[in-house]
Amino acid sequence: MSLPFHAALTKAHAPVIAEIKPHSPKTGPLVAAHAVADVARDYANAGAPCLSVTTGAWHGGSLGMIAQMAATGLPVLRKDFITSRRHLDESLEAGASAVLLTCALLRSADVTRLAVAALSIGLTPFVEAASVRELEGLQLPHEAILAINNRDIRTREVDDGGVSHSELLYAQARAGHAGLLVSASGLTTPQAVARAMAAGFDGVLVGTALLSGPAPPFDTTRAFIMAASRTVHH
Ligand SMILES: O=P(O)(O)OC[C@@H](O)[C@@H](O)c1c[nH]c2ccccc12
Repeated sequence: MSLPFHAALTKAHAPVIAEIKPHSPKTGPLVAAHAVADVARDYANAGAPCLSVTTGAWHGGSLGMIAQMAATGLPVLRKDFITSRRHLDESLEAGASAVLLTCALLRSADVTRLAVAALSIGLTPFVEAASVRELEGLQLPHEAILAINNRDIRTREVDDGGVSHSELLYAQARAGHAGLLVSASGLTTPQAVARAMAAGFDGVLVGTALLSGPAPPFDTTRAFIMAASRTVHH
C-alpha cells in the first residue's frame, strides 16, 4: 500500500513537485504570506500532483502554510531542518504528507531511523542527498523518495549549476535506492526539467523558477508541467 504523497507522484502524468518558498535568501520575497493559498491553487490548477513548502522562518515560511496548501486536496511536503521524532509528529499534525530529511544534517543511520519512523506514522520520507559521499552510506526503505539536490556548492562552479549535477549522480542513486528518484533544486527552465526526466528521474521538484518568472505562476507552472510529461513507451 502506497502513502498519499508517494502514490500521487507515482501515478502523475507530469511528476512535478511544485514548491512555495515564500522568501528566497538569494532573490528576496517570492510570495506574500497572504497569497500562499492562491499560489497553491494555481499550482493545482496547472496540474501539479504534489506540493512542497519551506516552513523555516529564514525562508519566510510557517507551519500554518501546510494546511493552507493541503486545502487544495494535494499532498504536501514539509521542507525544514527535520532532525527528531518530535518534528515528524509536528509535521503530521500540521497536515503534511511528506517530510524532508537532509543528508547534510544527519548521520546516515539517523536518516534511516527517521525515514522508518516517518513511514510508521504515514509520512513519506523525502531524503535529499547532494554528493557521492552522502549517497554512499544511504540505506533507505523502498517507500522513501530519494532526491538529488542540485545545489551543491562543491560542483556549482564547474557544471551549469543545475540538472547536470543530477545527471552525474543518477546511476549511483539508482543503484543505491530501489524506490522513486527525484531531481530537486536549481531547475530554472522547462528544458532542465526535460533533461532530468530524460536522464531517468521519476520526478522533479521546482520552487523559485515557478514564482520568479515573468509570467504568472499558473502559466509558468504549465510550461514546467508540459516539460515533465511522461512519454508513453510501448
Ligand atoms: O527554488 P529551487 O531552486 O527550485 O529549490 C527548491 C528547494 O529544493 C530548496 O528550497 C531546498 C532544498 N533543500 C532545502 C532544505 C530546506 C529548505 C529548502 C530547501
